[in-house]
Amino acid sequence: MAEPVIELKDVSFSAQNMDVVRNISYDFEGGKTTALVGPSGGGKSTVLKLAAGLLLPTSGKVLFRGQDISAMGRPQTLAFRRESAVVFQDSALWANQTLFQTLELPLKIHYPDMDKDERESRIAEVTAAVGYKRALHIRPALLSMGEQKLISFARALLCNPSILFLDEWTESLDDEAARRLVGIVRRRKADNNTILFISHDLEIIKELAEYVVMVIDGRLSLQVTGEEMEADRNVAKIVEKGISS
Ligand SMILES: Nc1ncnc2c1ncn2[C@@H]1O[C@H](COP(=O)(O)OP(=O)(O)OP(=O)(O)O)[C@@H](O)[C@H]1O
Repeated sequence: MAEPVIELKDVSFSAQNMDVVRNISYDFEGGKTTALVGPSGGGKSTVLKLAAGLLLPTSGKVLFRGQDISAMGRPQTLAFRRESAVVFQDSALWANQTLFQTLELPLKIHYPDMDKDERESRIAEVTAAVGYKRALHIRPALLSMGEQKLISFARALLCNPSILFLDEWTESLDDEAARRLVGIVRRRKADNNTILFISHDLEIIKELAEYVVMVIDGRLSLQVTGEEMEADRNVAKIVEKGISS
C-alpha cells in the first residue's frame, strides 16, 4: 500500500447535539481514487469536509502527510490548501463576485508573482477544459446550477492540485458535460492524483473508484476495492442499494 496522504484517526463530528460522524478511521492512499457512497444524510459530505480540513473533528485527528491538520501552522496550511482543491455540492461560488474574480483569487493567493496576463490565460485554460462557454464577467446568479458546477470544477483545477475532493460533482450536469468532467478525473487519476469523490452514480463509481467506502448513519459500513465490487455481485448490490436509498 502506498503512503496515506490523508488519515482519519477515530474521527467524530457533532453539531447541534447531533452525532454526524462517529469514530471513523480510514487512510486515503496517495495516488488512489476513493468513492464515498451511501444514503442521503448519512454523513458523506461531512467526512469529505473533515478530510479536506474544512471542518475540524470534535474528537479524533485528521492527518495530512502525517501532520495533524488542526495543529498545522500557516505555512503548512497554505501548502495543504495549494496542493488540494474542493468542488462543493452546492458549488459555493461567491454571490457578490464575478466569476473572473472568483477564479482569480486562488491564483493571487498561491502564485503572487503571476502577472495579470498569465492569470487570464490560466483562467481561460481551465474554463475551456471544463467546457464553460459563457462570459466570466458575470455573477453566479446568472448561471444555471450546472454552469455553476463547471466554474466550481474549473476553480478546483486552477492551481493544479494533487489532491481533489469532489462532492456530487456531476449533479445538475447534462451527459456531455458530466462525461467531460469524468474524463478530466480519469486523466488526473492516471497522473497519480489522490481523489476522494462523492457520487450517487454507479457507472461513474465503477469507472473511477479504486476504493469504495460506504457511510451510513455517520459510520463506515463497508470498505471494498473497485475490483471486489466488480467481481462480487453481492458487494455491487450492497453499493447499489446504498447509493439509491
Ligand atoms: N453543521 C451541522 N449542524 C447540524 N447538522 C448537520 C451539520 N452538518 C451536517 N448535519 C446533518 O448531518 C447529516 C449528514 O449530513 P451530510 O451532508 O454529511 O450527509 P450526506 O451523506 O452528504 O448527504 P447527501 O447525500 O444528502 O448530501 C444530515 O442530517 C445533516 O443535516
